[in-house]
Amino acid sequence: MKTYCEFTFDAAHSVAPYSGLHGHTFIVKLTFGGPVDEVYGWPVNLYDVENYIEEIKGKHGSGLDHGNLDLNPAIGVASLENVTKYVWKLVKDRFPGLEEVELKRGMSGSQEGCIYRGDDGAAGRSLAA
Ligand SMILES: Nc1nc2c(c(=O)[nH]1)N=C([C@H](O)[C@H](O)COP(=O)(O)OP(=O)(O)OP(=O)(O)O)CN2
Ligand SMILES: [Zn+2]
Repeated sequence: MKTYCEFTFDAAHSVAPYSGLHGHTFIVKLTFGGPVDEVYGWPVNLYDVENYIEEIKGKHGSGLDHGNLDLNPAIGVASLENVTKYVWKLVKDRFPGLEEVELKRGMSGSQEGCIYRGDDGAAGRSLAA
C-alpha cells in the first residue's frame, strides 16, 4: 500500500548564475509505504503527517513557507534537487516509512520538478512539460 499527501509552500530562491532571487509556489508530494496498521490499513496516519507539515512550513518565514530558501544553510544552492533532498531529510527523520518526495515549481502545464527516493543513484527526472 502506498499513501501520499501533497502540500504547497511559497518561497523565494535563486540559482546563481542562472537566476536571481524570485519566488514560487512549490508543490510537494510525499509518498509513504511499509507495514500497515492492522486496524486502519494505512502505512502512516496522515493526521500526524499534516501536523508535521505545518511544523516544517513554520510561521513568519521560520520554516519553508514565506521564507528565502537561499538563507537556509541546510539546503545549499536552492535547486529543485537540493530542496527536494532537504524535504526528504526533514520528513524521513520523522516518518521512516517515507518512500518518495516529489517537488514541483511553476504553473501547471509548464512545471519543472524532480523525484527523490533516498538513493542518490536514483533517476531524478525533470518534469519540464
Ligand atoms: N536540474 C536543474 N536545473 C536547473 C535548475 C534546477 O533547479 N534544477 N534551476 C535553474 C534556475 O533556477 C532556472 O534557470 C530558473 O528557473 P526557475 O527557478 O523556474 O525561475 P524562472 O525565472 O524560470 O521562474 P518561472 O516561474 O519558471 O518563470 C537552472 N537549471
Ligand atoms: Zn525558481
